Amino acid sequence: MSTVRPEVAHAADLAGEQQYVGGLYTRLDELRARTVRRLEEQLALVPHNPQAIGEREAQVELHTQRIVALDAAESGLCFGRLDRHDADVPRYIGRIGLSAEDGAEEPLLVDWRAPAAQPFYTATPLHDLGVRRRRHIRTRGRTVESIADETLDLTAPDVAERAGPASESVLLAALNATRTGRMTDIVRTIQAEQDRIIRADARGVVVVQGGPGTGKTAVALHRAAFLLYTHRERLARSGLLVVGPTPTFLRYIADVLPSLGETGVVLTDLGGLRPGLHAQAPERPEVAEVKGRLAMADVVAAAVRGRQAVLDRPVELDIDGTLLRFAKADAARIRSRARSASRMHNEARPAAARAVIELVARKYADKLGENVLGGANLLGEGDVAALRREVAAEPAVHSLIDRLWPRLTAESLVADLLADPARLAAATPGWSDADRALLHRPASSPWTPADVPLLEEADELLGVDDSAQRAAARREEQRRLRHAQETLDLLHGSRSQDSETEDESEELSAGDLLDAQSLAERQEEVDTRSTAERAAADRSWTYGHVIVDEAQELSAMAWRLLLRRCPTRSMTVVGDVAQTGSAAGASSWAEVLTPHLGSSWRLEELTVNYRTPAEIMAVADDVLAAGGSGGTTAQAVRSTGMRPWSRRVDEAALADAVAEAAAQFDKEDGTLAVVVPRHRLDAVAAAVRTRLPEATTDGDLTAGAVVLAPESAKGLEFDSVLVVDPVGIVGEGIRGHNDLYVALTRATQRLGVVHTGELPAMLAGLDAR
Ligand SMILES: Nc1ncnc2c1ncn2[C@@H]1O[C@H](COP(=O)(O)OP(=O)(O)OP(=O)(O)O)[C@@H](O)[C@H]1O
Repeated sequence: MSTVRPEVAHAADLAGEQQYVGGLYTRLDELRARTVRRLEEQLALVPHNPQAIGEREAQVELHTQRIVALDAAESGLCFGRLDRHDADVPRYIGRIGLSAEDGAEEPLLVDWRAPAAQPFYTATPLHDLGVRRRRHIRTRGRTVESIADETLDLTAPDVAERAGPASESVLLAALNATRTGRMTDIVRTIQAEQDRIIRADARGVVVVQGGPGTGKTAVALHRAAFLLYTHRERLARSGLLVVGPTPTFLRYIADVLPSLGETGVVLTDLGGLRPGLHAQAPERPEVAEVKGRLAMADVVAAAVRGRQAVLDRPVELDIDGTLLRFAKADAARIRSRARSASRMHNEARPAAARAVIELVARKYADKLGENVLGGANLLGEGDVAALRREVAAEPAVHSLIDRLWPRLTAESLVADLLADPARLAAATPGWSDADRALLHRPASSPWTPADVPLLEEADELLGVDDSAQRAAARREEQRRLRHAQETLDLLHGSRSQDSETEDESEELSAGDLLDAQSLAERQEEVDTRSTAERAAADRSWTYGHVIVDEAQELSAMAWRLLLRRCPTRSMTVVGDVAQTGSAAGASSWAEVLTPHLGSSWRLEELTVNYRTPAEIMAVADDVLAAGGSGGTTAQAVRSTGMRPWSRRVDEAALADAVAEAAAQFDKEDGTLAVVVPRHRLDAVAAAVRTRLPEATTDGDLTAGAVVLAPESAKGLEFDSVLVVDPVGIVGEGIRGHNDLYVALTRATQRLGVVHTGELPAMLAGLDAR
């Protein structure tokens, strides 16, 4: 029996994989070239009618998306291989699926999202799912750099590596990598507990609870990619929405889905959820808390009702010299007529306007046609109709309609409500003066994220009076018809003049094939925007799936808004109730979800912290325990041997000491964040900039060190983290211990704490330096 030396066998394996992977790249190039050709063909087409334009746009979109997906797959195209008990050919796993030209049964490469790829993530020696050996393949560019094998077959005699070590070392290599300020995908190393959630049934609301660094964001984004793959057609029509906590966070995660070949997703924070509005102004947390209460739905409804006015005294109308009295009872009658016409305020306005005109015209007729001899009114129905037209054109009547039933926008309603103590008082019966005072603000204040659910709530109650738009659309239709008829007339005209022979006059002309109606239809504009673009621009859009990250921060009003956007209740909600910072946020999932969903949601948990080293987690856990807010924490998967430290300085020396420590950290590899209480942000940032001129506070995490308040650090991570004035952070936050916990758990490698005064006992685990 011949023996093969392990390193020789390994080299042969490596060469074999290089050959296979090389073949995959050749196939990728072929497919790309073919798709580019098809795209060019479509672009060269000149479509002649809206249907053809629509079809061409759909084809262009399809090919463009395919090219994007093929390009995204270039880096790390293939990363795994499964050898199975009952199959002769290995199965290769990668970022996309590739089939052989000859249509062979086993694809050249299986998309990581396909059911056939799942054993790569979940097979274990005890549940091998038919897998004999799992191989991790690491490539750089198009070159296979290394392979690592795990044998799952416990009975194999010459097992080089049992399951476990290879997967662990691939994972640890990923976790120890220095960060770039942009989140990356984890397709090569998805863990079994994460895989289960990523592939969970799309139906219903899945809540993913997990401590810091357990991969909730990573899981949520990979789930988005999985759902787009599995329900491509449905979601291509209805769209998928991802909601994150801050613009900085959205920038941080923005590359993940494109790197997985998926671009058709709407990514936004609460402040960006209302099309056309950039609601990003800062706000005191206690104000945001009040605005987030469910009771605000009643307040907005009361504000709308409050604008459906009654009169406090009769109005005298002067119609062409005739004085008419419009009584309080008349106004009340108009209001109840309009209210019964529609639940939506603006939609009821035409009914209100008609009712006012009718009533005034009747009063006018009563006066003009009054029979002095006491008999019936002298005017006929035709006269009354003429008076109605006269009344309808009267400015005084228009202003009466505006007064009784004004056309309202959500923005005007909410701005007027918050700026007017009398309106606020009328809309908040039973509220404390203190809460009411928190809502009050000047008329021209900029919009904040907490205003968005109020505006959307208002829209729900206002609706749109689209009678003006419908009239404009009718006029446009008429214009197109006229234009089409003129075009046809021109064609007919030119033919009769130009045709000289019988034969020529028998040629078909445009007019023989078309009538004005169909020519007009051809000129209708086709909406060529992608689903994501249309969804993002349409406030009434309902999505096929909604993913909410850092969901613990959402207020009851924000939940109401998001659930309205997802009537199918196909949602993935990820967060950690131990990290809640906002007063309006959740301290338990049941508490926040039950009012909206009853018991129809299911809880999944993630238990392993992939980010924060054990040394730092030990300190963070003490802080969480001291806060007494309960919640889960997570087991750190690795330790670095680096002790987190604390340094005590005088108040006067704080900013300089932070700058000095930041400069030290900056010498290390990777990214750096300085997390400070909000009130120290400017001073500390200025000091840090004297040492690190590139440092920013605006959340561009790729430019250098960043100085952040704890709430802006949500969801982010950095190789080194410097926490400043922990007592200040706790004191300043509404859930201050949670804020400090978030700050401490952002580090992937190094943590330092700079403080003044005594270090609280909960931070005793830090090494004093
Ligand atoms: N299976 C995995 N393979 C490689 N890296 C992983 C894996 N799971 C998580 N990570 C990494 O761990 C880090 C933390 O992940 P993520 O930000 O998704 O956690 P999180 O639970 O959302 O954290 P937090 O709640 O603290 O914001 C990220 O760098 C992520 O890439």
